[in-house]
Amino acid sequence: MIAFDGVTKRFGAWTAVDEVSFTVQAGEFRVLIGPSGSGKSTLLKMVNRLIAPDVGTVRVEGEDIARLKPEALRRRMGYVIQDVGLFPHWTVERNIATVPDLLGWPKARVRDRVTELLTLLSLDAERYRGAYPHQLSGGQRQRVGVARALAAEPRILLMDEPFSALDPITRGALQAEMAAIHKAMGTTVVFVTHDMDEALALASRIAVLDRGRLVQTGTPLDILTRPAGATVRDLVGREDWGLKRLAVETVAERLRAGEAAPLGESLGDSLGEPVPAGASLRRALAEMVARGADRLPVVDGQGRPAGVIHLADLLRTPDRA
Ligand SMILES: Nc1ncnc2c1ncn2[C@@H]1O[C@H](COP(=O)(O)OP(=O)(O)OP(=O)(O)O)[C@@H](O)[C@H]1O
Repeated sequence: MIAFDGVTKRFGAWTAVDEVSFTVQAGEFRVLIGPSGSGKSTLLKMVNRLIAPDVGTVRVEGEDIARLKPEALRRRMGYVIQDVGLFPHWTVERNIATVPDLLGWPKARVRDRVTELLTLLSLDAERYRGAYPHQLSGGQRQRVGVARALAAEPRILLMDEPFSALDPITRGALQAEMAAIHKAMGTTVVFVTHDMDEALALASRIAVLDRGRLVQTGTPLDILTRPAGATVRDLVGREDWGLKRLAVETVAERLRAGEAAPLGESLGDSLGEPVPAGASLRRALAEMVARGADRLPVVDGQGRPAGVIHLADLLRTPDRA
């Protein structure tokens, strides 16, 4: 758990963070979003003491971090930034092993952990463990940055616009990997972005900052349907609000569970490939448009038939403030 309590930071006459209070619960994927210069990075850097607040306290797992040694605190949390900051003359393996080595892990354990993390992040361990950062693509370097941050199994992961410099496809892949890692490990994540689609895709809760102030905190659905003011409305955008709305709900929530998909004559059923119940409604809509179909069969996490989703189920008037 990370608790910000009345936190303020000034740079000269400019108040970068202004009396911010909120709590990130253990296991949450918390996204900090806001316009450029709104104080997101400053707030994040207060968690690992790269910046100290002028006023207020930050508590990590109940402890006031001002009383902890910065090095010890930082070893307890992973930190990923946009431009990764890998050591250029160290191999991928040595980069990932930075914190485990500092903590004195035995060599075999470090080696196993490197293999595990490279595999988790879709990099061939044998091919890449001995490579140097300049031999990797931008997306691969970012994957190594995430692996390094996760190496010592931190309970907290701080990420500052980690995927902003990547092309949309690599970025989407890394977002999906991050979501899976978060689900599997239950790590508390604090993730800075200025991209609302990224925030909606990843966050369990979002905190919106504007000129140093916390203007709203809530689930992605809260932010979309009950924006606290003009800044939040602008960040959400008006044009594709409907698509964003579909992106934050899953097929499972609107599924006609009792309905059986009609069987086709030969292979499978006549409605085509099923979509997983965990897919977003936005993905279901995209599938319907691509297939020219007004309904899709749905399967559960084990691949068993779960029902059918109809186009009409997507059109049920959503709430909007
Ligand atoms: N070391 C510093 N010295 C002076 N001003 C600073 C310093 N760091 C940040 N600021 C100012 O504080 C404000 C908040 O900066 P911060 O980097 O936290 O914003 P941000 O929301 O992360 O922005 P961006 O999305 O552009 O990265 C900005 O106006 C910035 O210019």
